[in-house]
Amino acid sequence: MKQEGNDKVHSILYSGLHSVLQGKRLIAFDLDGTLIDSVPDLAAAVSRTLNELDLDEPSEAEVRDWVGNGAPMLVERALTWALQTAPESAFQERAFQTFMAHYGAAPNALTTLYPGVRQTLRALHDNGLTLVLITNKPARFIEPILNHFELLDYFTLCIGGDSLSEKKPHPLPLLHAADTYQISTSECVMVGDSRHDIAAGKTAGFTTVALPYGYNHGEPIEDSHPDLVLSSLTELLMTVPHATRTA
Ligand SMILES: O=C(O)COP(=O)(O)O
Ligand SMILES: [Mg+2]
Repeated sequence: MKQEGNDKVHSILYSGLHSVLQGKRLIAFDLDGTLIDSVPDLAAAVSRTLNELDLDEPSEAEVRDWVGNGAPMLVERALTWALQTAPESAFQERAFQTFMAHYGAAPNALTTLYPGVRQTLRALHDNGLTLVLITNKPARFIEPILNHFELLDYFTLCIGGDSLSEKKPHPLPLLHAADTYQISTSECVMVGDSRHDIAAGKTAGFTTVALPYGYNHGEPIEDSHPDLVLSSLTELLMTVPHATRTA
């Protein structure tokens, strides 16, 4: 199993939860760009797909800006870039199936957890909060990835981009999660890296928390006016003043 980038953070003492979580009962987390840095594997699958179709392969930086609206849109953006025009639907469908096969074969080869993810989820879970995962990634990839990083047990509900009739930025997946647990949306928080997370959260009536290190089509997340921008997930936890590192 992969190690988190910042193991030292394990030894920081946490005293409680950030004030933005006061009175909250449910936290919805985005996946790509929030919990995991998945672009290396997404870019590899896109490159293999285009290569198989005899098209030019994009750089990882290009793919990073195409992530956020789910796999069909990622493939459409890649084909439009390679063909310099919108793809025909039969060709796009073939490319999509090829991408799904390549990504499904290696969703965790190069993907890493962002620092502090595991201990933050554990602390929030131990504090009795209901944690749900709401991603635009196709649902079939959620379990293999969360299992690989041993995070699946923290989430009581996982919703993918193809689980419901709408995906983020539509509020439906968020409203579905709140409704599942009969929790008022004013007691819910959406944590994500892209404008789609923030837009869905605002429309649903969730408090919105943004991380600036993920994938937001190359734009600053502040432009989406989230309620709070953190630099790392561990900031959802309050550290004891003058906390000492024991390792
Ligand atoms: O699959 C995508 O396009 C993005 O997925 P996310 O919603 O977890 O960021
Ligand atoms: Mg994301």
